[in-house]
Amino acid sequence: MSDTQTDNQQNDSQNATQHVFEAEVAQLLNLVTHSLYSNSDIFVRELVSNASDACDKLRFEATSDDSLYEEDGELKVRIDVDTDAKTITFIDNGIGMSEADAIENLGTIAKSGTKAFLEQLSESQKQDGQLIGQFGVGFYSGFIVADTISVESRKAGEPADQGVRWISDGTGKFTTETITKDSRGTSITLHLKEEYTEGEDNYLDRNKIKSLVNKYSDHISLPIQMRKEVWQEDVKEEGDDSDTPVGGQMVVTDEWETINKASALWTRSSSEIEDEEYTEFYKNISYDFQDPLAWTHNRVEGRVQYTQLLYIPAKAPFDLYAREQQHGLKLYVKRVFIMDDAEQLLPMYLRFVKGVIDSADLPLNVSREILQESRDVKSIRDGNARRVLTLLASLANSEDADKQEKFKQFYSEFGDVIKEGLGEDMTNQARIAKLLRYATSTHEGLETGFEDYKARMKDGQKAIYYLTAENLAAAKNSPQLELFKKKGIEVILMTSRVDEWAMNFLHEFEGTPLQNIAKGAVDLGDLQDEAEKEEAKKAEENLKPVVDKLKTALGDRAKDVQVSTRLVDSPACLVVGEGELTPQMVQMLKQMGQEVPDIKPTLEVNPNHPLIQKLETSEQFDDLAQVIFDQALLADGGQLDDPAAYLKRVNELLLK
Ligand SMILES: Nc1ncnc2c1ncn2[C@@H]1O[C@H](COP(=O)(O)OP(=O)(O)OP(=O)(O)O)[C@@H](O)[C@H]1O
Repeated sequence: MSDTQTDNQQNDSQNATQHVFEAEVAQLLNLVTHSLYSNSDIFVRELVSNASDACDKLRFEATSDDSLYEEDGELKVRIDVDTDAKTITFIDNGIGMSEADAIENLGTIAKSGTKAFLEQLSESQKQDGQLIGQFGVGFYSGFIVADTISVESRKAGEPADQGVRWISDGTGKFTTETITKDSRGTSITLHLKEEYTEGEDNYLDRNKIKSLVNKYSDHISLPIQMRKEVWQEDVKEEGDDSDTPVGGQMVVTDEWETINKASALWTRSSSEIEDEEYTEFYKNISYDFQDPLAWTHNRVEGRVQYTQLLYIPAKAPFDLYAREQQHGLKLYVKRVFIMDDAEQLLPMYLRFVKGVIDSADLPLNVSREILQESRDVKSIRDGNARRVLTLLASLANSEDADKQEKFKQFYSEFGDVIKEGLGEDMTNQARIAKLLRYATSTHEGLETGFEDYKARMKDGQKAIYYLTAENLAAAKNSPQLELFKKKGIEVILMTSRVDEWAMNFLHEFEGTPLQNIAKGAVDLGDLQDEAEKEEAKKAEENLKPVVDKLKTALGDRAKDVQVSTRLVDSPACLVVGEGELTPQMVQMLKQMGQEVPDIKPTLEVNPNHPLIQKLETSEQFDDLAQVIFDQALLADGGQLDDPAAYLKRVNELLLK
């Protein structure tokens, strides 16, 4: 033992070993105490939830070895308040911890996502309690209110003398020692900081603790008990004849009483559950401080029977796009907790959904591997996806302004993620497509769906036109858009990075083809009249010598050179074939470090533009040809392979 220890309790023991917290834990503890003080209540929820998890784990292990119950099969959580010692203790008879477990579980952060999150946080984000709370501070939340935490635990199935005592003041170190503990499970004692023992934040007030348990942990399916308090009348001393009224007081007895309803929320009928209960349950399982945006709760009967309670969060988590992002669904089998993050229960593009699935059919010893192959699980996953999409559609299509607002909020947080579903979930592709919203060349906000667009289509218009670009400004100024603007045809402007990839999978919407206006030939069908077609044909013939010369000058930079019908103001633009990657997509893939096939675009030139007309007689034909090509590439959001050469040419041309 180190002789530098100052804590009395630690000095009491001669056998304790001192340990240093993993660097990330020390950092997390610092954040917890500095950012979460205004949410100090959450320690009750976190510690009760850990105690309940520990009981769930025991129940699960005991399905294959019921001797682990040690003849104490009544799992419960107890909260004991000691006003003299100024402590509050959370006691469970769950799975318990060995000394090695305690060192590992309470001294390190197991989740790599949490570590990555900590590294990413900026200084100002570190002050943001909402953000910190988002990933679950769990056990460490105790240090918001306690200056010392002492944990005593004994693992189920281990002998009584293999207990552990873990103590820390939450600064940088903790000690552990072996103790004898007759009862299985864990008791966690918080030595409250002075400011939490009086006034508004007095956690020694039993009623306060009770109301917090009711608020946060009512859904916990185990009994949560506190010591019973009874009213005791003061009895007059014998012979006391004075008129002094006899008072009375509440006294704490040795008896325990259950203070929660102890019924898993999702097992109750939705008509009996208040919105607040749903909201609190969500906060419990998601570590989100904010209310969820919406939820759906159903008992599904049929070949596979299960209960689904699915929530849509109001805000995207920080790691929405991280590969190892945790999934939010907890799996229960007949109310027995089986696992967190059951990723097989939802398709990837709905990974932000949180909630609970309770299956009546899956075996209790189901593993992740079994889940992967199970037909029942597939059917649950399909059912979940359908439900979430139905819920979203009900928000999107509602007449109710509040719901519409919710859908907008949902879309700004998760719109890009559900687009992944176009490629991932062919069965629901049409339902997903209905939820998508974009800006268009005539409506700027992110609010036009394909249905809205179709309703506004011009007479004779046969396709839904869209354009992908880096951002809205680039889309609006794209040369590809010129003809459409001139003719007053609305074009959907897609500016998210996933759009082009996602649109590869969506070729039509309710029978109307979707056409990327930067790909293939523009075919405006009936929207172009005969005179225009005739004119275009003539222009093509007239410009043939220039076009041929351009082909030679550009060599293998361009697959082809053609006279354009889509340009009005710009001299040229690049187009790629149907099914080929646009320059932005090529660039995005390159940035992601992917090998990209060498795609040659076609250069389209505007026969009416003075620069193109000037080409015919230009003495600097080759330089001008290269500059026109480079400019078309730039306008399309592409990048020049040799910017210096481009500048040199432009400068020389300017000097002429
Ligand atoms: N009452 C308890 N009984 C047994 N083990 C516990 C108990 N409390 C905490 N632990 C162990 O300590 C670990 C860390 O707890 P902590 O609350 O920090 O994180 P967590 O519960 O794993 O994650 P989260 O709180 O984000 O769900 C737990 O995973 C568990 O192994």
